[in-house]
Amino acid sequence: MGQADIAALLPPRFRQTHKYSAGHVLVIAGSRGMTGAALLAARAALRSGAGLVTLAAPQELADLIDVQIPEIMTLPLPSANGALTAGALKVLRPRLGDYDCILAGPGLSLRRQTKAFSKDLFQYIKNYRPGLRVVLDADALKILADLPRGRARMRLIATPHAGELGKMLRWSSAAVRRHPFIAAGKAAQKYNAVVVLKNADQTYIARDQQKYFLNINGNPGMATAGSGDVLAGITAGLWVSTRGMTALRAAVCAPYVHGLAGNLAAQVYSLDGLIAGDILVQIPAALKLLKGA
Ligand SMILES: NC(=O)C1=CN([C@@H]2O[C@H](COP(=O)(O)OP(=O)(O)OC[C@H]3O[C@@H](n4cnc5c(N)ncnc54)[C@H](OP(=O)(O)O)[C@@H]3O)[C@@H](O)[C@H]2O)[C@@H](O)CC1
Ligand SMILES: Nc1ncnc2c1ncn2[C@@H]1O[C@H](COP(=O)(O)OP(=O)(O)O)[C@@H](O)[C@H]1O
Repeated sequence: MGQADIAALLPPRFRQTHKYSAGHVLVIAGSRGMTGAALLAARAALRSGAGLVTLAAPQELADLIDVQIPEIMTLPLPSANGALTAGALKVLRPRLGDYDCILAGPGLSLRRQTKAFSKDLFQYIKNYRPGLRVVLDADALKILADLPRGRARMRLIATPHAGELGKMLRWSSAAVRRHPFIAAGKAAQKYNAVVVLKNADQTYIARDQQKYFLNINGNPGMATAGSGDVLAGITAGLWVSTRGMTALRAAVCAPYVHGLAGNLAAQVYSLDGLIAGDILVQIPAALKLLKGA
């Protein structure tokens, strides 16, 4: 899809928007050594239009995160060794109704206790919050892949790279790279999700095995740590903040906005010097180009 097609899917911000109507994203991400991934995803959601963003982080790291970005609220959750533990769900459960979208996974870690927490969370959302929008990326996808088939179906956008999608399908990452459309479609069917497969310079979007979209916007400077975390944040931010935004629309628009922001960033920082935070700061300019305001 071209720029005009994407622009048509992104209506202007409604005049009477208030921060709650623009949507509240809860980012569940980060562990010791990978707080950067959480911050990139949270900031990207905010820069993409979300009205409020709360970052649920391991309690041992929450104070550190709290001082980084004044606009982002933090929700400290039970943790050990810098990663979330199973007790985190008890704290989170009564608050889940406050959020319009959960973005989970970047830098989350694959510790045993964090996996137990995540599996319980997915199951809880499936049973008690089926309408909640969920974006899963990185470690959260590997944890989802461990669940018995179909056990935790949610209103889901999944944003895997080929390695992660391989785990979701029990395929090798090489097989995913060889057959990206088929892999994205099969995963969409298996997890009842919209799948955004990041395959370097091409991103494949599938809701089922019939209908696919391809994004080629972007540049090789974006092959840099954390740029996928930024994409996950854009996906959540667009999904909650834009009126009439379906999961499929958000999943089609987000990689385009991400690529456009990456192209603007490359003009300033070059293909070699580009870092994920540069993509992040160009999100507003990319949205302005698309929406005209
Ligand atoms: N600043 C921070 O805090 C950051 C924290 N981060 C956090 O790090 C955690 C680990 O995430 P990760 O993606 O870095 O590693 P991992 O999940 O082991 O997968 C890598 C393996 O998958 C494969 N592979 C196949 N295709 C691929 C492709 N297109 N792109 C990439 N990989 C591809 C390939 O294996 P191969 O196919 O060669 O066998 C490769 O060896 C996660 O929590 C993440 O959020 C990062 O976001 C960075 C910034
Ligand atoms: N050569 C490239 N051209 C365009 N985009 C790229 C290229 N390489 C990587 N990207 C983009 O960068 C992001 C990388 O995501 P991911 O592998 O999850 O990184 P990370 O885990 O470090 O955040 C994806 O959105 C991908 O499309």
